[in-house]
Amino acid sequence: MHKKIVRLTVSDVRFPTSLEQHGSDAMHTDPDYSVAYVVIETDQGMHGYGLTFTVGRGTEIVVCAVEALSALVVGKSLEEIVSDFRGFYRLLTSDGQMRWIGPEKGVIQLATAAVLNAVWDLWARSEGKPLWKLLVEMDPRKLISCIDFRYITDALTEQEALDILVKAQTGKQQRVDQMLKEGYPAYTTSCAWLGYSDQLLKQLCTDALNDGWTKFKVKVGADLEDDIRRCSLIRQMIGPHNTLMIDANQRWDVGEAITWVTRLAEYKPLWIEEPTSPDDILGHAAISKALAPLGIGVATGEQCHNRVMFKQFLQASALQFVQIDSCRLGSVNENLAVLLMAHKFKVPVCPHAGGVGLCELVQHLILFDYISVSASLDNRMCEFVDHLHQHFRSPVVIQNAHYMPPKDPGYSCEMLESSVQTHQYPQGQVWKNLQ
Ligand SMILES: C[C@H](O)[C@@H](O)[C@@H](O)[C@H](O)C(=O)O
Ligand SMILES: [Mg+2]
Repeated sequence: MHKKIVRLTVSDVRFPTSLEQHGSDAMHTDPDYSVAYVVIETDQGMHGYGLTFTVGRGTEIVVCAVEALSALVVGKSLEEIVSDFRGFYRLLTSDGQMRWIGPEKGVIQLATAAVLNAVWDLWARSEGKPLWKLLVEMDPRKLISCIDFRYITDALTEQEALDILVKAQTGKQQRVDQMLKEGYPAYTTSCAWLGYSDQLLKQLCTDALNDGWTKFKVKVGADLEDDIRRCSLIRQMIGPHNTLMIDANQRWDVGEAITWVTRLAEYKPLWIEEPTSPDDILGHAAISKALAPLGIGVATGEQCHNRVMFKQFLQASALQFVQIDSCRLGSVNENLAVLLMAHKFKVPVCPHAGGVGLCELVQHLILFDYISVSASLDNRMCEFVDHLHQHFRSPVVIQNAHYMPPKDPGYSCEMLESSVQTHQYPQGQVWKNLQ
């Protein structure tokens, strides 16, 4: 029976995280973790839930963009969409008029992600599977048919992508069993947001070590003396064998990035994340080259706006860790393309999840990457932040610093109705109380 999508609603939902400096970094000093939250409904009363992440002001613009896209979704049946998902992706991203306000970047791509995340959620629910399982059990040809290869065939052809997926069928069940038992390795960013005091940082780091965390990311980039003090503190606390990463959130120019990170090299960071403008591919390549002798890689991706950018980063050896984002790229469809390209270029994928709902979403993609694409855990880990999970119907499950595979059908981003109500901006009770 066909499931026709008859309604799409979108809400501006914001959490006042800036009050306690959760999520703060060198460029986003007062983030209010927010989402444009999408619910689609079928004529049979089934729902699909999707979101895209923002940091407060401007969420209303993403909401507008989702509304502009909704006419392309409402009236279609799920079966119609997934029988030609590539075509549907293109319909959204290459609409003859709306593509002018992208194409495939910025607000319109964030909106595309929110809408398509809801469609993938609906698809997984209608199959009664968590999204990662839907992907893992899908025929490789069908998976390929969801990807738009336009602009990337010079780096990865459809045939190459198919070969990667077919090859990874070997040992797949073993990897599924391993993930169900052990989970996927994670690192935490929640101990060291830039606005946290040293005292809080110490407390959170102690707690995290007690909970079994071994990999820690620290925000840097605003003040070198502060960075030296904070990195030295964390390195002392976690010891020489645990892993440290640093994240500058695009604060520096290229030369400045190299000198600054060189000063922090003694704390042995595995990577410097977003050292400079997210669009500066050659700049990232120069930084990668300069830092390689120090054993420090470059990581980026949370603001890498589409597969074409990732293609060039990979072609230019401009990054050593690919940080896919479930809401920045055009949903699962575009993330599949990037996972496959990263595999071809032999660059590990370590997803970005610092936001609300991102952990819930991206865990599905990284499980798929391990089980069906990379078959490797070398130099790989998924970000975790310990904020706002209580607002989700199927929140992430972390055990011993690993993401345990979600069991509920869907893409895990359905929010509690009461949370949506109270956090709607500006009319929700939480915001009224803050006025
Ligand atoms: C504003 C946000 O919290 C960012 O700081 C966050 O996404 C961060 O870059 C991360 O890597 O988690
Ligand atoms: Mg980051």
